[in-house]
Amino acid sequence: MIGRLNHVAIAVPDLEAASAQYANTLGAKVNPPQDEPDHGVTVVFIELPNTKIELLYPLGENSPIQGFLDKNPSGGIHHICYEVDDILAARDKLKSEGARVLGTGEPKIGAHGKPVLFLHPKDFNGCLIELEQV
Ligand SMILES: C[C@@H](C(=O)O)C(=O)SCCNC(=O)CCNC(=O)[C@H](O)C(C)(C)COP(=O)(O)OP(=O)(O)OC[C@H]1O[C@@H](n2cnc3c(N)ncnc32)[C@H](O)[C@@H]1OP(=O)(O)O
Ligand SMILES: [Co+2]
Repeated sequence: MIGRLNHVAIAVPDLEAASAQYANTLGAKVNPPQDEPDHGVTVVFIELPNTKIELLYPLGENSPIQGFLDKNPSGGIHHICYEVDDILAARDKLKSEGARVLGTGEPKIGAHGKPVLFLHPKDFNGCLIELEQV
């Protein structure tokens, strides 16, 4: 059901410093910051030859990443995003197998303009999973 790895997301305490580090120290192609108010985050995408890295920083008062950053003040890997062909079929299969779909259970439009859903980390070995329909 899952296909390619779309991105690995890293929550960071300083978006500008992390972006500069990826651009200058690691020599990666770093895009400008994008505010995603529907998701409570500002994101910076880093393009690698085989996947993307998504730097995440809280946006607004109820950011879903604030608790994670409070627990991990120097940052950390926050989620991985797998591509799926049919997000509603994937959601229904996962729910029928007991996985918890976060939020309302309805896909939101993600940073790439495509539908996304999140699965509870406690149901997947401590790893928060994002599904993106491509
Ligand atoms: C723009 C878009 C895109 O790419 O298109 C994005 O990625 S938006 C990316 C941001 N959006 C999201 O993350 C949306 C989905 N996320 C959420 O709904 C939330 O972040 C939750 C995953 C439910 C966690 O919420 P919150 O931190 O408030 O809950 P909590 O403190 O009660 O956490 C419950 C337990 O899960 C753990 N926990 C929390 N976040 C975790 C994470 N990212 N990875 C692994 N474990 C995690 C906590 O340590 C705790 O474990 P213990 O009980 O053992 O201490
Ligand atoms: Co993401």
